Amino acid sequence: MALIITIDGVAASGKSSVARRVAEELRLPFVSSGLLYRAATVLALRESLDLSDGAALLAALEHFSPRLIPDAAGNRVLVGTDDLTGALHTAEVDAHVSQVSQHPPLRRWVREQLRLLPPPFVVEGRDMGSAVFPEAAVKYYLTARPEVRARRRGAERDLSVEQIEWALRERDRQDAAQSAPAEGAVLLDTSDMNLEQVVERILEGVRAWADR
Ligand SMILES: Nc1ncnc2c1ncn2[C@@H]1O[C@H](COP(=O)(O)OP(=O)(O)O)[C@@H](O)[C@H]1O
Ligand SMILES: Nc1ccn([C@@H]2O[C@H](COP(=O)(O)OP(=O)(O)O)[C@@H](O)[C@H]2O)c(=O)n1
Repeated sequence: MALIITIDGVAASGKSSVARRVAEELRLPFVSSGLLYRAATVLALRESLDLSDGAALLAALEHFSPRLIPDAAGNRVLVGTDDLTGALHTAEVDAHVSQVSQHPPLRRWVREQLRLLPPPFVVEGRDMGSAVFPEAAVKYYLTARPEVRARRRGAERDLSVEQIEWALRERDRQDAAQSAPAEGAVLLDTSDMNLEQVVERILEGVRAWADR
C-alpha cells in the first residue's frame, strides 16, 4: 500500500508548515485540504452566495471547479488559469470558511477531489486521518495552546494577537464537528516545540512505521 501520512489539527497548530517540511524530507508531495474549503469560501463571497445554502455552494464548486495543485513549495488553487492562492489566507476567509465547510455536499465534493490524488503523499487538514484517508499508515493530530497559536498566526494577519486568538477559538468551536482526532492518530501538543522538533517527531514516527 502506498504511504499516506495525515497531519490533522486545529487552526494555526502548524499543520501546513509541518506537512511541507515532512514532505520535503521524505521527497513526497504535500496536500493542504483546507485550501479547497478556503477556495469555496472565496468563490461564494465573490458570487455573493448565501453561505447557509449548501446546494448553491456546491453548484458554484461544480461550475468553477477549483483545482488543488500539490506543489512542494506550497499548494496552489487554480480556477481555470486563474490562481486563487493569494486570496485564500485572509481574515475575511477565516471568518466565513467554517460556515461554508459545514455542508455535507461540499465535504463530499472535497473528499472526491482528494481521493483522486495518487499516493504517496503527506496530507493536512481536520479530518484527513478520520473521514478522508482512514487507511493512512501514519496519522498525527497537532494542537497548541490558543495563545501560542494566535502569536504564531499574528505574523500572518494584520489583526491584534487578542483578535486572532478570539477568531481561532471561534473557528475551533465551529470546526469541532469535523476536527476530532482520527483513531490511532498520535497527538502532538506543539506549544513548547519549535517547528523542526515537530517535524523530527513525525519523521521518527514514519521511520518506525517503515521499520515495523
Ligand atoms: N512548532 C512551531 N513553533 C513555532 N512556529 C510554528 C510552529 N509550527 C508552525 N509555526 C508557525 O506558525 C504559523 C502557523 O502555522 P501553519 O503551518 O500555517 O498552521 P496551520 O496550517 O495549522 O494553520 C506559521 O507561520 C508557522 O511557520
Ligand atoms: N480537512 C479540512 C480542512 C479544513 N477545513 C475547514 O477549512 C478551514 C480552513 O482550514 P485551513 O487548514 O486552511 O485553516 P488553518 O488551520 O490553516 O487556519 C477550517 O477552519 C475548516 O473550517 C475542514 O473543514 N476540513
